[in-house]
Amino acid sequence: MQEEKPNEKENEAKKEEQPQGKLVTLLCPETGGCNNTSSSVSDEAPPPPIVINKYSDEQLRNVAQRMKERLKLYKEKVIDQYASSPEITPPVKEQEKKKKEAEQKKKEEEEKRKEEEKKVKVPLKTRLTAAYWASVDFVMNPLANRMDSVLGATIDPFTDRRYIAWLSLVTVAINYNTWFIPARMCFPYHNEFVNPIWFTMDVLSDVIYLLDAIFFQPRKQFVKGGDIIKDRASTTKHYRESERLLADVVSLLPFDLLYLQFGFKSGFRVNRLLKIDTFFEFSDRLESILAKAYIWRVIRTIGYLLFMLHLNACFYYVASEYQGIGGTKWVYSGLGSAYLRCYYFAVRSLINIGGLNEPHTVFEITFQMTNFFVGVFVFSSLIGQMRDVIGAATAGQTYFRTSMDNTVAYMVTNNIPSLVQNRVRTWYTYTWDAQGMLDESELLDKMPLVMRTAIAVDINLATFQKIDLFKGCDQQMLVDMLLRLKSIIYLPGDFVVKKGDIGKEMYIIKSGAVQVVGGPDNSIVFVTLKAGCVFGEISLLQSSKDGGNRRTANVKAYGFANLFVLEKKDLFDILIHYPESQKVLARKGRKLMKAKGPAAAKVEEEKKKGLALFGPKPPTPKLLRAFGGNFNKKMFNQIKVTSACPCDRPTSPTSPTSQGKALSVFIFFFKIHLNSSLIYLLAAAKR
Ligand SMILES: Nc1nc2c(ncn2[C@@H]2O[C@@H]3COP(=O)(O)O[C@H]3[C@H]2O)c(=O)[nH]1
Repeated sequence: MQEEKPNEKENEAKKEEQPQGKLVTLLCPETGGCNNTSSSVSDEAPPPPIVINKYSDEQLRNVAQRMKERLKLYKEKVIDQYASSPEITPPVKEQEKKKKEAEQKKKEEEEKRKEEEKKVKVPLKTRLTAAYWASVDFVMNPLANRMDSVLGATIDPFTDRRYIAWLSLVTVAINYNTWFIPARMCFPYHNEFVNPIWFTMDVLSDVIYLLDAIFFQPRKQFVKGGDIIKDRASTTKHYRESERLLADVVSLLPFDLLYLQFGFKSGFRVNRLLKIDTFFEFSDRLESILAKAYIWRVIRTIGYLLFMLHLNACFYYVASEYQGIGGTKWVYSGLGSAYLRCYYFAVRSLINIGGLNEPHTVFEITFQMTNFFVGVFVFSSLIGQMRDVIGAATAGQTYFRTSMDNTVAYMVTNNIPSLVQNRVRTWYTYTWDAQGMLDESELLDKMPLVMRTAIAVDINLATFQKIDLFKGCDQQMLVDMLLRLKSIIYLPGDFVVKKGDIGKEMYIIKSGAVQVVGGPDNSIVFVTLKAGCVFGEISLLQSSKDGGNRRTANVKAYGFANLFVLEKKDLFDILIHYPESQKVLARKGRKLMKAKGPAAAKVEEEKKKGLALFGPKPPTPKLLRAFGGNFNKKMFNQIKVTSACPCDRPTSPTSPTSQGKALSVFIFFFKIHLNSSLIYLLAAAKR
């Protein structure tokens, strides 16, 4: 029994050791535990794992596995910090930067590839053209860049006055060539004496052509797909690809060098006429900037007529030379100034005046007949064009005359009193003189809203901003109002508004003046309102309840009054969109009503009653009334003025000036004097 004990002890010790060995194996599964530990446990082969608790065993294995993976991950991160760590990937900007770089690289590669492809495909002609322009750029660019400081990188051909001034110079050069080349070709105008002058003029005109082609045309802005292209490279390219360049280049080809071979002949310069497009461009630009464009149109049409005659004179001289100068009666005789006589022939022949020598030969008859035909068809159409131009220039005047004549005829037919007829005539004449048209709105109606706004803002916004009534209102509301205004002219003494009428519009004085009048025969002038003042607003801003929308006073024109009318409907249409401004105007409307409305008038009356401290004034004695009672009242009424103007209203011309005050003081003392004289007389009579 005793021998068995040590065995039992050994077994127990082994049993106790086994779980420890298992734990070590689990922690170091590859080695079957840590080397040190294993050696300490046993030097022999590791014992097979003993599973005591399946679940904890599994858990421990998982923990060990995860630790292993983590170790691996950390190792990777030492090499690449972002690998498998999306939570710490670099900020988006950096990613985008990388993306862009990659895209850029791709693009560059693509472009390189394309260029290489092009090199293979581009035809020789195109490559030569490109090389040509590159060399032109090389020579011209330094020069052109210097001009940038003067002309700017590009030019707006529609508005730049410097460009239009330059075009006028080019037009002179073109006209020189157009008129003189045919004349020099036909008439014997070349000789040793004048040739140097011709040559100098030719060179000058060529220099102008050249400067235009180098400095001005490539700078011209143009419109592409609705966009104004202002980039210099694009404008240059646009010019180089245009037909204009072709015309410019051909017109500048120096055929003049043939002088060396064939002598000094202006026929070699015919290609200069190809620049004629620039003349038409100048004409259009000039028309667009002139206030009276029709004057230029008339000049241009006269120019065309004269040029036709000029050409005909040249042909006639050539025909005469062909026939032999002075050879027949029909041809130029060779006497006097050749040009003048030929021009005279052309005038008589083309305008079909006649009175010329009869043609005899077939050539002469053919020439003369051709002249007559050209005269009938071309010349008459040019004269018709002239009539149209002048007609268009005076169209406004014609419209005014027709309107006035029709109105007068209507009034005569309907037996309208001559007083009214005269007023109507005066209105027509004054309106025409004042604004050069009968209805301004007709003209503006055709324009796009943005243009109308620009014009209205430019003309009237400043005036509107100064009006007290509109102070504190939205600026945009004022602009909206400007667009709805209608202009109207009143004659001297015309009533613009009448007390008690329903207020349907308010007025702003554009020019002239109006007077707020009252009294039994409207002889009392309460206030005179001048340009920039508003009236008629009180009834407009009140509701129709209790007759608030009735006019509170009479207003009549003082002299010719040019007014803007704003209708109530328009004002309220606008105010819907501006509730804040609506509140401001309503508040001001109430204030005005309190200050000037019927209630104010009542208070005024009551005040007057309250003033009668000494009881009712005794009636003026009959004798005194006969003397001056009425006279005094009238005088006093005329000088009494109540000034209560909503805007900065100027004082009335009849306001109580120092003169008026002196007069009233004088009348007061004069009255006392008369009264005392009367009392004295009565007392004397009693005695
Ligand atoms: N009642 C009154 N109206 C004035 C005065 N001064 C100017 N007005 C203008 O005269 C206008 C007459 O018509 P409204 O009543 O519509 O609006 C009035 C005012 O705009 C004044 O002192 N009293």
